[in-house]
Amino acid sequence: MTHTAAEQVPTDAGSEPPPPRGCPIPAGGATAAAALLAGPSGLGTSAARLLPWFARTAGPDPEYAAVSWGDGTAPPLYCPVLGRVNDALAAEVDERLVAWAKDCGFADDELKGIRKAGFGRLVMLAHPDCDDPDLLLIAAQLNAAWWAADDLYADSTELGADPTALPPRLALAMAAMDPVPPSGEFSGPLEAALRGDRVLVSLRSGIDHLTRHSTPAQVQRVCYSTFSMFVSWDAYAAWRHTGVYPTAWEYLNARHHDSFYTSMTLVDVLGGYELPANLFYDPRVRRAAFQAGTATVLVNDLFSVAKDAADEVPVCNMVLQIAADRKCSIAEATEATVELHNQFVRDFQAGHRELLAVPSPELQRFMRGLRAWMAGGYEWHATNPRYRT
Ligand SMILES: CC(C)=CCC/C(C)=C(/C)COP(=O)(O)OP(=O)(O)O
Repeated sequence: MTHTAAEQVPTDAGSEPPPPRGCPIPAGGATAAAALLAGPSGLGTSAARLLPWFARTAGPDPEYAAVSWGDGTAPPLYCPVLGRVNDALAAEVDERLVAWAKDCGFADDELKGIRKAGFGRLVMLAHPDCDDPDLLLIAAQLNAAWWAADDLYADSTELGADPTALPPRLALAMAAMDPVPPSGEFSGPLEAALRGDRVLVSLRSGIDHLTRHSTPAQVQRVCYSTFSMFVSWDAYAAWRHTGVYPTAWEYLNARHHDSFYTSMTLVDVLGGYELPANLFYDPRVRRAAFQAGTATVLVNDLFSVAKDAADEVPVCNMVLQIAADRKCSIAEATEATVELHNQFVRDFQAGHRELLAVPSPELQRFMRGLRAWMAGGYEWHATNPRYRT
């Protein structure tokens, strides 16, 4: 399933190339150029028109391609091209990850699940500018801990997820990641709670490891993006508990904060540099990072439909919410979700082009890192046994 530029559906139809990397876009021209490049957009654009459209207008950008996915019946996903595959590096990170998870207190069957998920492989694919297994381990640990919290606290009824227990559990998760000050007699029971739950131990340990390799600003952006994600989990819990499920727009609004944006906050840490906070939080950069995070999480929804629908209390999922709203088939809702995904990727691509004018090597590297994360995220989902039905 690995997609390289050579293997993917070509998107080059001979139109004008995008500006070269690092070439400033003339003042005032970027928006107009991007608007011209944007072509017909909007969520109603039919997938049938999609491929010819961006082939005509986006020009030959060798960093992107349309990939056939799943059983090949749904429209292609427009994705960045994968940067590297290094199976030996992935295996090394996965070995270290499983040993660490055992120390955190995960049971044998859970360790098997963590090995099978291949979070080491995920981070090897998603962070191609990092060859250091110890740095990659930070991302593997945090992604594994986030997924453990998501599965065990939020999503999987079979594994003990309980919507009414979720908010207090997440309040403890925040304390595990972002230590609260000593609070007299109240600190002892908190510490016991933080040590007594493998999910909390893993979150705390992952952040400790991150802290040894990053700045306070980098640590706090990881924490606070996680806490925003937790608010979305609380929204899903309310919807599932009451049985009043969200419309697609309500779900998507929550999903923007519950996305791989959180994972992408680690891009520069693993790259061994720091994107300064005022660039990280620049609205144009934040929008691009959200587009990248949400696009990748829509890939997750596309691959998770069967798993999410199968829970005794169905998990919210963009395909399922669209199907419910429009009373349409899963195939039609899948097509709409692919279209939405592809629009986010094209919007990211256009925003990236505009940001090429900013003379910051860290920003340019970070933007390429976001793009690489989308490519690695797609590849991991497409090849992962977790999402095979
Ligand atoms: C940042 C991170 C890895 C958080 C975990 C939650 C998240 C953003 C997911 C992608 C999980 O979403 P979901 O629960 O739909 O994922 P699965 O389908 O269960 O893999």
